[in-house]
Amino acid sequence: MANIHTPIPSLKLNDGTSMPMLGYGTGTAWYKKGEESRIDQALVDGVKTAIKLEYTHLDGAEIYKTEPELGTAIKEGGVPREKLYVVSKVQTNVSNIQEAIKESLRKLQLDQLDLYLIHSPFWANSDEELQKAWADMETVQAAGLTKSIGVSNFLPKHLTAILKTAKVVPATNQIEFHPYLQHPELLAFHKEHGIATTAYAPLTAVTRATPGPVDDYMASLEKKYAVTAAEISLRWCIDQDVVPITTSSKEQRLSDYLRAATFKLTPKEIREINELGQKKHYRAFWAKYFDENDRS
Ligand SMILES: NC(=O)c1ccc[n+]([C@@H]2O[C@H](COP(=O)([O-])OP(=O)(O)OC[C@H]3O[C@@H](n4cnc5c(N)ncnc54)[C@H](O)[C@@H]3O)[C@@H](O)[C@H]2O)c1
Ligand SMILES: OCCc1c[nH]c2ccccc12
Repeated sequence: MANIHTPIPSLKLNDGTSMPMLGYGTGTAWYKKGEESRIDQALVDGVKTAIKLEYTHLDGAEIYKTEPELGTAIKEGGVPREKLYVVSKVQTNVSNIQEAIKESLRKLQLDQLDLYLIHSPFWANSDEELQKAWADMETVQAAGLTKSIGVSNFLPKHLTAILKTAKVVPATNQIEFHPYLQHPELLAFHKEHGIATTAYAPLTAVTRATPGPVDDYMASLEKKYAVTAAEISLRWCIDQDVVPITTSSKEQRLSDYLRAATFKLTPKEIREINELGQKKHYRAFWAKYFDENDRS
């Protein structure tokens, strides 16, 4: 039976496609440390639970080694392929993107991705290397292997480099984003160029980075809206046109997160979270590529 809940909104991207504004991730809690061919049934079940709850935006990556599980869950999930929004990313085989995407599609048992991302810019030694990788992304998009193309973990300097030679502007940049890492300059750059922002690790301020300056205010909003701080964190993204990608192995949490679609924060509440959040800096991922005080 269908779930009765407020539908998750979508964000229109610069290529005319739409991205569901709440994603289910298979990185962090799920990525595989061992052999990729050893199927993690808990993850297959986790993705199937998410699909059952009407999550459609599913986030994978070559380096997570979770594409086989995603593929199986999509096949067994009972929802037609065209209703799902499937994302993968390239990193290890970035020097051969044509082969890398075919390999991802094979593991996912799909003909086409909705979105393919360059997972990070940190492997590149020059602007030319980034520009070549972006040209290869444009080639696989033109070949119909993915509907949209984008990047992840790019800073303004990396985006500036690829935009110099790009025929296609990245549809999105998937970045770490939460009250303790707001990178306003990067978001302004996205806005100026029509690049959507996707947020990974959106719950960081209320999970891995506690205690902190947003805690008391989050608690007051939990009471006001009768939701958890996780849902406030997700809604804080959505209300700023940012698409959060979260995850959980717990069905109750996945179900609770959907309440983020049922209320709206006021502009004043968003401003208050932003101001309190700026009092602390916290970066959970790729930290070795940044100075400790670098907030970009
Ligand atoms: N592009 C990248 O470089 C990159 C990096 C990191 C993550 N990602 C993607 O984003 C997805 C989500 O990332 P994330 O897992 O960091 O997101 P997140 O900040 O939403 O954290 C989700 C985690 O928080 C836990 N959680 C939820 N409520 C909690 C509570 N009340 N107390 C304690 N823990 C709680 C969940 O169980 C889950 O493990 C990943 O699975 C991956 O797909 C991408
Ligand atoms: O995208 C998730 C963060 C991440 C960075 N490097 C990794 C290697 C394996 C799994 C996840 C990651």
